[in-house]
Amino acid sequence: MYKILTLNNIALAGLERLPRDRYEVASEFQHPDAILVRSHAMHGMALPDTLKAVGRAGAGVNNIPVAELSQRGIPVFNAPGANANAVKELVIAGMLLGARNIVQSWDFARGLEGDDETLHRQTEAGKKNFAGFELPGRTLGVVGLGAIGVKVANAALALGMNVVGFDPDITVQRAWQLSSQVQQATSVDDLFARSDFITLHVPLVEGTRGLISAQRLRRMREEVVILNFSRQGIVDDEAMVEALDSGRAYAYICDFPTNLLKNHPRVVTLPHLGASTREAEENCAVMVVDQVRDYLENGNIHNSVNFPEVSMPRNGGVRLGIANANTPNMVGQISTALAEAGLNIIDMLNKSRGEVAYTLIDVDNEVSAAVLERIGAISGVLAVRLIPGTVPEHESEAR
Ligand SMILES: NC(=O)c1ccc[n+]([C@@H]2O[C@H](COP(=O)([O-])OP(=O)(O)OC[C@H]3O[C@@H](n4cnc5c(N)ncnc54)[C@H](O)[C@@H]3O)[C@@H](O)[C@H]2O)c1
Ligand SMILES: O=C(O)CC[C@@H](O)C(=O)O
Repeated sequence: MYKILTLNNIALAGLERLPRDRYEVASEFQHPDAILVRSHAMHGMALPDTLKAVGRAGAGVNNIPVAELSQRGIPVFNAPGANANAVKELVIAGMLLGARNIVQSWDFARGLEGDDETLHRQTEAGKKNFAGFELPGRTLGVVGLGAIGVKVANAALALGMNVVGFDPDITVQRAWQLSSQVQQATSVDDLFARSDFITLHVPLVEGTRGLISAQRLRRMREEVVILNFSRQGIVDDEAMVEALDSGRAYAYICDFPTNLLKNHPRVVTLPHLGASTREAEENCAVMVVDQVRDYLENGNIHNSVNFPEVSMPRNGGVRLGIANANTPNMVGQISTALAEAGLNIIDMLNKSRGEVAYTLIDVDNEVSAAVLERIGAISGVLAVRLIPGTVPEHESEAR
């Protein structure tokens, strides 16, 4: 049986794809084969020796110790695009919340007291404080044109906005999806200078931490509205509050409440709701469960954030999955070990990504524990796994 540890609630639609005769799923396990996680902070967590894969039912992986897992030869999977529509819808809502002062005016309306005639008088006297502005003709700057950024950009065009985007590493797939009406900024600063609304759709990494800083806020357009549905840390919250207090920025809409932000009159904070729709939760769970299952059962890798794409059909034979450092002569040493054990290679695929390489090998006969051990002992081999054609009764791996 494969043991799957869940660190967050994972939608049933995904978990149901793990056959009960082959998988045990629980929120507590000593020796899991795989972990399914959403936003649970895994940094600092002791990683069990039995762990073979981590599946993130979502996009961002900043809560996962990806570098440490790579060093141990463990792929991390995510669900690219599976929650993008949910986030896009909330970003569009966020632009309207900001432009029309919806939260502030709703608070005002809820605070009204007296009979209905009094409320009517107060309403008509008070509404001038919440007058806003419309979206058509304004410019939205989209930083990060990945799964979410592209959807937001295209939707904003449909609302009559001008859209300018920046992503130095946009993929061909996303470029095809992006409307040709989206203008290209030459840099983040160029985008900031041209935008009335700025929305962030980049991962939190060292290069994006503090992307919106005091210095940059000073150079933005008057009354800019900033939306952060990416991650806390990409915007310098103190600088943001200063810009709002000075009247330079108009509103800040974000998905990450802090004590500094949550009661500020020009800030709307939502409780990390971007991906919280039934559809997005199910899409993410289904995608990531299928990927983790294909890895456990066949050694195939699809949508990993730290390993290459590797997929080989099962043609019979006995399969080995080997993660190793991306250095010369690894495949040579592995195939020598197999040949010296009298094993013939039926099929093989080797791919690399950055410092990590991964090899799938089908051989014509049973692989002994001694051979696994020998391959595991090759300098640079990170993990070796015998991938049974059927479900394993016992552990059969060497590291
Ligand atoms: N609020 C939520 O619930 C929620 C939900 C989903 C995703 N997110 C966050 O949104 C982020 C983006 O999600 P996605 O699905 O669009 O991811 P994605 O990987 O499809 O897109 C990210 C894009 O950002 C680009 N990028 C990276 N660094 C950049 C930089 N410095 N400048 C410009 N572009 C840069 C990449 O090239 C990529 O195209 C995630 O990493 C996650 O942190 C939040
Ligand atoms: O799982 C969630 O609810 C949030 C997910 C979101 O932050 C993501 O990065 O996909």
